[in-house]
Amino acid sequence: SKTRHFKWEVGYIYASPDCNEKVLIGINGKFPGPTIRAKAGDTIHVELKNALHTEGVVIHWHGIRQLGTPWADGTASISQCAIDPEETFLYRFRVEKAGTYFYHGHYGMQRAAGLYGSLIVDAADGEEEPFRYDGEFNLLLSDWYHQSIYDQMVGLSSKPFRWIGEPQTLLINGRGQHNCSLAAHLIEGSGKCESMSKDCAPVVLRVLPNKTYRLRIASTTSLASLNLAIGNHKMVVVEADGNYVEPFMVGDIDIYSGESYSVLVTTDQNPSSNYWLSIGVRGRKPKTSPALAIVNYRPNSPSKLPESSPPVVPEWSDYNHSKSLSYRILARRGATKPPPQSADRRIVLLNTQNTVDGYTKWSINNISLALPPTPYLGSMRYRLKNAFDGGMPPENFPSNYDVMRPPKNPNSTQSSNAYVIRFNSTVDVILQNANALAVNVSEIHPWHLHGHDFWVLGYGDGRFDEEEDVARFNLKNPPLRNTVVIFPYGWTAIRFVADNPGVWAFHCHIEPHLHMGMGVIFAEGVEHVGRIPKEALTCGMTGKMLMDNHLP
Ligand SMILES: O=C1O[C@H]([C@@H](O)CO)C(O)=C1O
Repeated sequence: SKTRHFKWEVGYIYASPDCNEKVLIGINGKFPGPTIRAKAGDTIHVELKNALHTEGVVIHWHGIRQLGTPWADGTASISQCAIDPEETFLYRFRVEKAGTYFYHGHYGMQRAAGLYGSLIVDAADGEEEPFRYDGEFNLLLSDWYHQSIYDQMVGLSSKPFRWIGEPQTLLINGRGQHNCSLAAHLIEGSGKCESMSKDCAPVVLRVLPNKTYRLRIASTTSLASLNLAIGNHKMVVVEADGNYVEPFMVGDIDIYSGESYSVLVTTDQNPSSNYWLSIGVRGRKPKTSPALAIVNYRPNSPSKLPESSPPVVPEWSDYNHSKSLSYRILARRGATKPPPQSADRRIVLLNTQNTVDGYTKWSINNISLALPPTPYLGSMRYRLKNAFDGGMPPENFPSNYDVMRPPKNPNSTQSSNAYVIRFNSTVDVILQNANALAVNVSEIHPWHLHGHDFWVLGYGDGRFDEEEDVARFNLKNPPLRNTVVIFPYGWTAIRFVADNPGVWAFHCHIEPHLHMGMGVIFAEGVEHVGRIPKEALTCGMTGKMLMDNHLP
């Protein structure tokens, strides 16, 4: 295995991801950031210079477990201090498992400003993937807002609340078309898309007939849940979040923010035609047009218009369609199974929309997460007093809470308290969805766990039943993932083993929801954490201790 070195500068740049010029956060002058490609077992070194003029930055390596390097997880206030402007921070970590990953900003809402890119890990030398393909394409999916993230953040923390609304454009590899029809562009030359530069030109997948291609798909959307389909072609799902799944065939696939998949596509259709690949919005009433890419059968011209129209996106509210996909995702034969005995601890997390002093928030068991000025990893490792709110957050919610109705008392509180988990214990977490503030509204939330993969033991509708539902957990072939969705008014059960010393965020991957407090903190085995680089601790109480030479 190798060490792979990267030197990055994060800075504001002009770009036109959807044919409208904006200022966004790029890396080395590019949006999206450079793709990292490595082999399982490699060590990645990213020397990250913050060239933003007046704000800090961190980068999270989504899906990488950071075994033994919790200070490299890239979460501001959790694993490290935000890197100051003009400062450089060295991210050093191992990628142990082949798969499709990505990285992104994890400070404020910087991810939504375009701070993201792909991280692809190939099988180690001498190892083989359990499926074959002739070529591959990487599709990093995102959504795009014309309003700046500062405008968005101010709105979300204003009274009255100003919601960010639906995105203007969906992007594939950082490109989309706003207010200009791609089909018209292809037929009439530049006609309807006068400003279409190469920044926003559609992605073209150039394929040969009768081959099998691996599409790596990851979603780093701020808000949108997506559905991807290719006209006339089926897809075989083989990987989810860096874990192999038992292969199954689909006509379209839902992908939530924070998830990644690999699908195999065989180019077995009429080779004289090109085909549309389309992504559209699911789970929220869409106001955003689908984004299109072209599957170009060579030697056709890539500008030859596909004969059949783009695939139709399933109705946004057809949750049964989404559920049937989620329920089919199961571990590949031979995958690591969860510990079969019942968990050492079960934490039930009720997700509600709330108000704190009239500000709209999201809460977990009536606590809305407010991050502290000193990163937990440092304050816990060095046992600093009063660095964050004391006491354990609740393990459950009142038995008389009606998850089908808006909260009777919407008031909640903000806190920075954390769940401390016994090292090496097995934990079940039940994510319980509920009605939001408005009647008859319950939304999709994709939850992402840092520092771990977890087994998805089951899903259900309505309120989780501690007896019946536990008895039905899938302990035989549950898939390992790092992100899982909770459906409206439903619950999702996961299990993980707390064997990775560190402090880990577990949160809704919808950027505005996390910003509104929708997350919790898990700390495990912090006493086993090795020396934390001082550069990660330069703020808050650990910063003061560094100045006084009081840190080891
Ligand atoms: O957090 C959210 O706020 C809005 C809405 O509930 C209030 O405007 C919305 O759709 C969210 O997902």
